[in-house]
Amino acid sequence: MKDQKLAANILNNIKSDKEQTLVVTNQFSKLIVEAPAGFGKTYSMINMIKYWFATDQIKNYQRVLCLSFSVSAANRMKESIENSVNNSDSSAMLIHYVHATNFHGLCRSILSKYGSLVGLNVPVNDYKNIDLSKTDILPPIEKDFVKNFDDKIKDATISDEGLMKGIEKYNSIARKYLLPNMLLPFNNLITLVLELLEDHPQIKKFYKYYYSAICIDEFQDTNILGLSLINHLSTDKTRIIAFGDNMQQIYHFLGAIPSLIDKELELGFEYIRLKTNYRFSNNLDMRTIDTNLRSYEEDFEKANRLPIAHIKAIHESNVFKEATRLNEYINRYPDDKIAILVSQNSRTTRELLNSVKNNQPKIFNGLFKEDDDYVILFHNRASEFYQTRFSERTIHTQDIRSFITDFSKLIRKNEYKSSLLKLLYVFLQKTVKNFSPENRNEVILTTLASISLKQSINNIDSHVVISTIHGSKGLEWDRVILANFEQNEFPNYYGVKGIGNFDSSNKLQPNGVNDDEIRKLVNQFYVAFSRAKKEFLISYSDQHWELSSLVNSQISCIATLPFLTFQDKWS
Ligand SMILES: Nc1ncnc2c1ncn2[C@@H]1O[C@H](COP(=O)(O)OP(=O)(O)OP(=O)(O)O)[C@@H](O)[C@H]1O
Repeated sequence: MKDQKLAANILNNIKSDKEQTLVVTNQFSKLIVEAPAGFGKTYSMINMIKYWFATDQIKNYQRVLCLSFSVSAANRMKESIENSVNNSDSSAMLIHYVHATNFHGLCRSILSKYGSLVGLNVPVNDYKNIDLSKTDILPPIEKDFVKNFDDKIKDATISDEGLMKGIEKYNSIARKYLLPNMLLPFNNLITLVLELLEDHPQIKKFYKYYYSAICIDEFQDTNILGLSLINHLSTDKTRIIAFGDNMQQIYHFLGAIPSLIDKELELGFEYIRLKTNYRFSNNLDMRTIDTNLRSYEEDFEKANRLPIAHIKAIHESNVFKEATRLNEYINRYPDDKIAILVSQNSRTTRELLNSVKNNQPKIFNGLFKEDDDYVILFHNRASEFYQTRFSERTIHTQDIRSFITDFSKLIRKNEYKSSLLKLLYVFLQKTVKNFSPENRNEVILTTLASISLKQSINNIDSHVVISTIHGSKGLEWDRVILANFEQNEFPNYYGVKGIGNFDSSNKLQPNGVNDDEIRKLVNQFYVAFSRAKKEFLISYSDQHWELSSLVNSQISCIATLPFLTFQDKWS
């Protein structure tokens, strides 16, 4: 399978980047690659895997597992792999030999083969996810146990030993009360697989040798369950190559392990840091904002010594005028892809965006979260309806339009209905185009069961996309506007409380106790800012809603950082 021409081409394309070359040609068994946004982490990962194939480093009975925490990062890996493949050389092997998915997707595929060994009596995709905190399906003692266990995963405060001990009881509760009711919470997907691997050494051994390498993207977002899964699937010889950036860690509330990269380095991982910024290669202002934010996050004391970076702002007296200005901006760039990002779906967000939407009929509203009740219901109903139509035959391009039209009549109205239908439409089109008839049903049913339609957001052909900052992770647009840049919106009420005392000018004052909260806010700002390829700007107004009252507001405390200026002066 050796393909010297492909190997030479890969090296030639990156020859001016010493660090990317080191990553692609590395021979380490355990490696962390760290770099800021846009330095080519995903790009290097794909080149590295291609290079492995070109130089015969993967045996033909083995596979490479590419993992990430979020669905959007997994999807980005998949698309990058698909786009980088050339049918005329051995890179075509990639599609068959690389399994790119998120942690939950991997567990679904393992449980689809071995689920019966841990208590699943029907196919894994037939079970529905559930938020246990919203139901009384568990008796009080079991409910407390499960909540406590979930909280420890969220806080990343459970030891390896505690985890494996707790899993036994956690799974037995699921088997007694949830599985018989066709319910399977997301954490149980992973805990059942961990139990399966512990109790069936042969299966564990198979996976450990099947995956000769595990590459992890967005490694900083990994939680304790994900890390335990990686450890269960690997041996000393398995190559583990993790790509990440501490500064883009924004999933604390789902258990991202604090300072994970540093912790793994202490365990003996090798380390390469990428040094060239490709996203902002021709944009000095953006590069300065990037380096300033990183220097500040590293050491708050540096704040006053950093060069000043300018950020454009839209500042109006109320949200309706702010919306008018946003529309003027959007209309000025008809050929660019633009994202409006917000930190939360608050009343202010809704008022602002409704006003923007009135003038932008083709806007895509991607503000929903995967755990919204309506979003879960939409996925479940789509799966049921799909199975009534296509259990006996395969879906083809000409079926998609009528499927969407008929399904649309079945599902009740909601602010996200049209966005979800658009996502379903582009997802079905993409799947029919990319997958052979015999694989389509599995791809479609797995995506619907894992509430993952959002992964197709990049395929939506909309001029403007609205998303939360969390939903924007790993994506790129030409222009990004961080809207609702007011105190109590960004940061929100809880963020403001966590950061603690502010003086009358809202100045950020790190005091040791609030350092982590400040870092969380700066990380969110960094993620929003670094999604922009050409320009990043913020917008805010002098009023916002607190509950149902319209109150005066101030600009976000981020604006008090001495190395950033926010100016509403336009040429
Ligand atoms: N050596 C290179 N030559 C040309 N273009 C590159 C190179 N490395 C990266 N790029 C381009 O730079 C952009 C950013 O790369 P990539 O998405 O891999 O960065 P990243 O570090 O993963 O970013 P993020 O942290 O935001 O996910 C992409 O459009 C990619 O194609």
